[in-house]
Amino acid sequence: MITINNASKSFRHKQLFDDLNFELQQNSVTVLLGENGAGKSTLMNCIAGLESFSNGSCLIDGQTMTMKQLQQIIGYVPQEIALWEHLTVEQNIQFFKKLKKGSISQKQIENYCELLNLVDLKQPVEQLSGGTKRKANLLIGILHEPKLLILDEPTVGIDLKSRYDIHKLIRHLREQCTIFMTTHHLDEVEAVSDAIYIMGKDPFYEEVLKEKNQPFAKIG
Ligand SMILES: Nc1ncnc2c1ncn2[C@@H]1O[C@H](COP(=O)(O)OP(=O)(O)OP(=O)(O)O)[C@@H](O)[C@H]1O
Repeated sequence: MITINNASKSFRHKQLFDDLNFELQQNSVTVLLGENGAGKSTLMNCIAGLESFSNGSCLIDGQTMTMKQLQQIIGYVPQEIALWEHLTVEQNIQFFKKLKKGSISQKQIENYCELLNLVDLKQPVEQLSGGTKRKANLLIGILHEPKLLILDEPTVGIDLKSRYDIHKLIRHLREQCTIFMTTHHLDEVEAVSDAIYIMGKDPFYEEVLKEKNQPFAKIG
């Protein structure tokens, strides 16, 4: 279980969030909602160890982790596509697999590709559709088989079919890890979430979820 205690983040003249307290349950998908600028990506960066909380802590199974431990435990898939554009998907997989020192089997990679419907493995990334790039970006993030997977808008800007494939993989991954993700798509919330958290000032998200009778927790 992941526990966030009294977490706050401020920049020079700006308090982005304050005194956040929440948990992420094992083998579940928690979706984080909030308006643009609410601080979702910053919160995820802090949990992933890419930024520091100004105050507070993130405990994994009750323990504080070192940077090295976090790198082994966490898979972080950013909003931006983080692939080598001139390499094929297959070459990207081999490159990142070595970098992450993962022991994932070829069979497991094929299994993920099948779930994702990711078939253009021999094409350079620069020639791929946005949806295929997103699928490959996600695959790279799980090559070390993380215990906690953080997905920052994993289906932003892609068509419904590719989103459907990514939802399928997310539901499959829930069996083996804890997933924390953001989205701006309400249908995605319905497709994958076990728990919903809301942060930010805009009451829109609370109102919509109440209308839909969907349980949620406001965390900040
Ligand atoms: N290093 C920084 N210094 C100052 N302000 C920052 C810094 N990093 C982020 N911010 C500001 O914090 C705010 C929250 O950004 P963040 O990307 O976390 O929001 P978000 O909820 O993920 O938004 P979106 O839905 O658009 O992705 C933004 O106004 C951003 O400009």
